[in-house]
Amino acid sequence: MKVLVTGGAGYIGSVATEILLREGYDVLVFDNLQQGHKEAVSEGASFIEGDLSQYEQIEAAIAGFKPDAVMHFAANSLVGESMQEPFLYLNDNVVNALNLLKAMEAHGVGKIILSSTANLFADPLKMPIEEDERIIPGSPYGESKGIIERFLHWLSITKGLKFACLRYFNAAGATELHGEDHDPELHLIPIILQVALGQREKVFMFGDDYDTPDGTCIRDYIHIEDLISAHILALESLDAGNRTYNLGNGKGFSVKEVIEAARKITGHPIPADIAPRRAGDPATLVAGSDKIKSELGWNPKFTDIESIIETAWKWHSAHPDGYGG
Ligand SMILES: NC(=O)c1ccc[n+]([C@@H]2O[C@H](COP(=O)([O-])OP(=O)(O)OC[C@H]3O[C@@H](n4cnc5c(N)ncnc54)[C@H](O)[C@@H]3O)[C@@H](O)[C@H]2O)c1
Ligand SMILES: O=c1ccn([C@@H]2O[C@H](COP(=O)(O)OP(=O)(O)O[C@H]3O[C@H](CO)[C@@H](O)[C@H](O)[C@H]3O)[C@@H](O)[C@H]2O)c(=O)[nH]1
Repeated sequence: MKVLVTGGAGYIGSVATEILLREGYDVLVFDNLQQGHKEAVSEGASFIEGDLSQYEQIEAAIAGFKPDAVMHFAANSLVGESMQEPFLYLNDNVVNALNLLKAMEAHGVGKIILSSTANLFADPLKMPIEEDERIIPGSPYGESKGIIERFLHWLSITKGLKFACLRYFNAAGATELHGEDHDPELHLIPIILQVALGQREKVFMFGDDYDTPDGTCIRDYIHIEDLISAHILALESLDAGNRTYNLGNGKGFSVKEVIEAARKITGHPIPADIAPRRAGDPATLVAGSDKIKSELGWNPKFTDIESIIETAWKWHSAHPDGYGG
């Protein structure tokens, strides 16, 4: 099967490409390298440097490769940035997805897996958060993903598109070959590990006055290999119907707990200070993922925060300058 991976030079997309190739899929990566790295694209995948905002570029890529399915990772994806720069999200994420969907439609590509987000759930009625939770996006970023989910719904009804919306909670960890390398780095775990590597003095914890046991935000960290195994299960099940799943470990860890776990693994004291809250951050996000477990037999391998951080620490220690090193 041929799979087009948009954003395949980025953090999660590079791991998707690695695992798809290992499982025998033929992969084309389409990425504009605004955040991604050419070096992160596995050997064995084809690569096109292109921008989804340019319809002709994605249309030509699809016309040439003729994929059976698309995994759509390419997006602006920062909750905090979206509160400062809403049009990058409400315009760009949405228009770029539409360009992709139009090009797929033009060439009869009928299957897509969307990277959606836990940021759809800013005010959940129940924890852990299940698929039937009410959708109240926490930021323009979350809103943009919710809008794209609705596009898929309508294209399925009108054009027979088959889709899976996978709402990831916090992707974390690394494989031996691929890890997280953003510039600037704004995600919690790589920032903590940069402190352990002596590249930063300290980590700032955004808010300690949330309604959580230790006052810092609680998130559900899911290892990227487990995330991608869910993508492949979803892809292979699309003929039997569309899918919407929340993907996490079902366990929440506070910012303080994540830092403490990293101290144990790295042996570094990792100094941490309190800073103001970051706009757009809900207090607690923990996934209920029983639906994908029971429907598709998904079985995540990394269930505790230490083992996830350990894989990231291994990658960051081996690549202290990321893909540039
Ligand atoms: N990291 C997480 O915890 C997380 C959680 C939930 C959802 N997601 C979603 O997963 C996806 C991947 O996230 P990530 O953490 O790997 O991000 P990332 O920034 O590492 O990867 C995104 C990739 O898309 C590329 N890209 C962006 N805009 C593009 C465009 N217009 N045309 C072509 N390529 C473009 C970037 O260069 C980058 O390589 C995103 O859609 C994100 O919203 C991520
Ligand atoms: O220097 C930092 C960075 C982050 N945090 C906190 O750590 C938690 C995790 O933050 P981060 O690693 O930036 O991830 P999120 O903002 O939770 O967002 C990720 O997880 C979302 C789903 O929950 C996805 O949709 C996003 O794309 C992805 O970036 C949050 O409570 C942040 O406030 C800090 O306290 N200090």
